[in-house]
Amino acid sequence: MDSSLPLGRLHVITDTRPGADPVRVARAALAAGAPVLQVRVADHHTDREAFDLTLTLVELCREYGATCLVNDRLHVALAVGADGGHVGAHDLPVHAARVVLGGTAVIGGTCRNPEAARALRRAGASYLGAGPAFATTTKDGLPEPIGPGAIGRIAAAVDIPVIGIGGVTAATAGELIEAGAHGVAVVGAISLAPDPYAATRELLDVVERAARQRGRSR
Ligand SMILES: Cc1ncc(COP(=O)(O)OP(=O)(O)O)c(N)n1
Ligand SMILES: Cc1ncsc1CCOP(=O)(O)O
Ligand SMILES: [Mg+2]
Repeated sequence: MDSSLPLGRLHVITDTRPGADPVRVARAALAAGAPVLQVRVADHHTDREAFDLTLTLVELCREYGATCLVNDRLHVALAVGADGGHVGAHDLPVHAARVVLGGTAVIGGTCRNPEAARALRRAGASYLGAGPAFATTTKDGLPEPIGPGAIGRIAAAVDIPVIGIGGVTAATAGELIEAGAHGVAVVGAISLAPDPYAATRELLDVVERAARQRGRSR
């Protein structure tokens, strides 16, 4: 993928929970048209396990023309030739991620307010993951949800795409786009869906419709 192309609006993140089947879900989501896959692996997995899974998924992304990002483990991103990575408060800082992955990589940073968003932008982030937007059971230890209003204020503070994350479903994704988010990132809305292909189609439809609607109302 050429990192100068616009970033996709639906980021599907692999589920780290026991019993999840990230390859099956990713294949369904990519076949349904998901433009971005973020490979997120639980911390207890070895680098070799993370590498093997990420290699499989980056190849799937290539097959479907999707962007492949790797959460946290930037050396794995480099090793498999992924398009970029995502880092948060406990990972390498964005400026260091840029040193590791290079000038053309897609690099996302996590933020919860406009000040942090501006700092990440200055540090070289290509996009921001902002949240948790809504309550989620997928990740423990998160602060209170910030809601669509705060996501909108973050989006207004920077000139890079803001991706809303946390508790996003087909019922809530549109609100985040209307508030100013470029797109959304989801785990459970696709991984836990009885039909991940259909769930992806529905989310894509909601997100694209909300983006068109926002474009018209500007
Ligand atoms: C798009 C997107 N936004 C936020 C996150 C969270 O990253 P981080 O805060 O580093 O938490 P972990 O995912 O590493 O547990 C994300 N992964 N993607
Ligand atoms: C990794 C992460 N960071 C903030 S919320 C979250 C998990 C989002 O999962 P879900 O889409 O199932 O709420
Ligand atoms: Mg992280």
